[in-house]
Amino acid sequence: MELAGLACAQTLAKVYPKATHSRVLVCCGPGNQGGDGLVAARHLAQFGYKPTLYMPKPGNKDIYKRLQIQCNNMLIPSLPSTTNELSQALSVSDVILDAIFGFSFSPPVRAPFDAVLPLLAKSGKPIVSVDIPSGWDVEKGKIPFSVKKVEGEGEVKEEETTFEGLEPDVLVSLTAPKLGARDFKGRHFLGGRFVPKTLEQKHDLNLLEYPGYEQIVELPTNTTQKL
Ligand SMILES: NC(=O)C1=CN([C@@H]2O[C@H](COP(=O)(O)OP(=O)(O)OC[C@H]3O[C@@H](n4cnc5c(N)ncnc54)[C@H](O)[C@@H]3O)[C@@H](O)[C@H]2O)[C@H](O)CC1
Repeated sequence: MELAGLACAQTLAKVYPKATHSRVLVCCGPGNQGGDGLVAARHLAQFGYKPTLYMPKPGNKDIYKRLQIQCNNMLIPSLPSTTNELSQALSVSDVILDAIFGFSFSPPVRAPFDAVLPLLAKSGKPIVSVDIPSGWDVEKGKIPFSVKKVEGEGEVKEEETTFEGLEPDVLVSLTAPKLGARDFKGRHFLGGRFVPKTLEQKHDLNLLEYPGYEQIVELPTNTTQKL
């Protein structure tokens, strides 16, 4: 989680310099990816950014609580969970770090995130997503999963399925790009430099080489990187 969060912070800093994008809204989900977001917020603050945390449903694991305490001790502000507060915060943010759902997302989006994702999506602010964009299936990518039934006089008039995931500008895949990321068309980075060569070779991961001491590496556009 520490190296993953650092990779997220370095990716955001590389694409969005603090001179123009210092105000980062770090949106954290309840799982380990939310933990990545808390770690990233801490590193961004160390880099001189002004992160604000938004955790509409904080995780209940001990590690999550300890990461929250670290952010509190660094005086990183945390928003109340209401969507009014989120809308207000979005209006004064420069960039969003999406650390809401990772590979354990299973559709459809449940409350409170069903109100959160659309607000992020229509905010007009650049989004950096962690591991897999929130609302995407880790293997199938952007699949419609929300079925809205329009009913009149007690009968179903029509059904519509909508895709309610995010469309980020930047994605930082952890360890290796996920199958669901093959549809992603923005700037794609690999982070989480913690896979030993032996494991990489054993699982034929075919990962990009990290330059020097970097914790992230950008995938060539339209990469056919073996997922
Ligand atoms: N790849 C790596 O080496 C590392 C990945 N990390 C990050 O951890 C996540 C996977 O963590 P996990 O806790 O298994 O899953 P999520 O973070 O995706 O948590 C999901 C969270 O959300 C809830 N949930 C699931 N579906 C829904 C839904 N439809 N509506 C509402 N809520 C939902 C679920 O109950 C969970 O609580 C991985 O992607 C990486 O980002 C490690 O941190 C570092 C190494």
